[in-house]
Amino acid sequence: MTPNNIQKLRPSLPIPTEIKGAEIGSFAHFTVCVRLPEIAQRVIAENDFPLSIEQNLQVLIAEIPNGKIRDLQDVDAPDLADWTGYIEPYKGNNWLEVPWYFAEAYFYRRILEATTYFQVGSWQNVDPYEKQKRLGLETTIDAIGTLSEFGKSAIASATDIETKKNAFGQLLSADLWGNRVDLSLWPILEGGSSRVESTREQSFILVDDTAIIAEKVVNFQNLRIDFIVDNAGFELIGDLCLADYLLASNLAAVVHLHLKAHPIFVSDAMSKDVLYTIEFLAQATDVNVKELGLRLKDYIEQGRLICQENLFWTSPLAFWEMPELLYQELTKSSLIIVKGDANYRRTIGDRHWEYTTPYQSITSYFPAPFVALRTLKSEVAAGLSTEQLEQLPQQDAQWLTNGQWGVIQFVDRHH
Ligand SMILES: O=P(O)(O)OC[C@H]1O[C@](O)(CO)[C@@H](O)[C@@H]1O
Repeated sequence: MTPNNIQKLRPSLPIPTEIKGAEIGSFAHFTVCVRLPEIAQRVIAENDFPLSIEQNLQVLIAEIPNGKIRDLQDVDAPDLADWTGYIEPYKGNNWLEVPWYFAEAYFYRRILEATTYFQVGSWQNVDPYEKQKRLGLETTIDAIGTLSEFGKSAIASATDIETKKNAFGQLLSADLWGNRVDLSLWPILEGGSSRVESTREQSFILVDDTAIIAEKVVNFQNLRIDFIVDNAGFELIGDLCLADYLLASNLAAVVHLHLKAHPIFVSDAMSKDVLYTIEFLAQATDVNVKELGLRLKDYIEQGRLICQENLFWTSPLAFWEMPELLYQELTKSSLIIVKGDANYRRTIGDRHWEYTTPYQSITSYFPAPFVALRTLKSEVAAGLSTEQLEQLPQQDAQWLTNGQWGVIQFVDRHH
């Protein structure tokens, strides 16, 4: 398909209503009323802000959930005009009346307004979650060592097709479970790192398309692969190890990492977090970790590993509302790896789909073949069976939100 005749698509099925915090008893309601104010309190506790910024944050906290959604006030911000448009339909609503995803994206954007992130001064471009992000790396160093060692041996033994499939599958699985470590849910200081456990927990994967993807990927020769990245910290290490494997074995000629243009959802990765992480690895004493860091530095220098930021990734929009240019850019990819819960919610518009609706039918609008690697942390799902929906609540009452269950869902090109 050439750029001129690309048609931006939408889900082909009737689109259900959006999830809202107003749904009493839902995880969305709990998030807006309890989690968001707690996250803002933690931002105050972890930074040495002057009184004026602390007061801004206290005002924000006091607004949730009954205050009114208002325009942003940071006049120099590059996304101000975009946000004026996003806010328009919801101005004057309270935080529970608006779509949940909008409420969360708006909250994280209001944190940046409060901390003067876009204003000239000493707090300009200061990431309010920096401390958490760094701890996310430092406290998982043992797991990073294990994964780097595995990655190195996978590259060395990638000679025949079956070995390649197996190694790719294991790195994909490690990359999925890295998504358990999410600082917006489990702050590192409260034991987040203990969730880095075994990299292979097959029985907790509710939909597993690994074999189909592996079959496809091991036949790649120097193609382009993209990641729509989620969290910095250990999850990013999983992305980087997978990227390393794809590049070292020439399955991919180039890997594009799509990153957030500013801080959001506490731990979400920006380009500067990728560069910091690679430097952190390259400085490690563990030889496998160090070598991984040095290989990644080389890929960056050779233009084989490319960091790309786009303001769309921090917007409150569904993925089918992606800007045309970004959509066209992604059509160049042979495979897109979509990471995490928030990105998954956006692939299906964070709406009340029946959990048995085929994921492929909702996401057929996507610009390229993709695989969603997501641990479940919110009450949206697609592609599950009726048997699973009967059994899971008996097995684990919190299965939709506790991040212990995952999916590896592949969607091939439909158009
Ligand atoms: O890092 P991830 O996997 O996107 O998880 C973050 C998401 O999980 C939640 O914490 C619960 O859905 C949201 O607040 C956010 O959507």
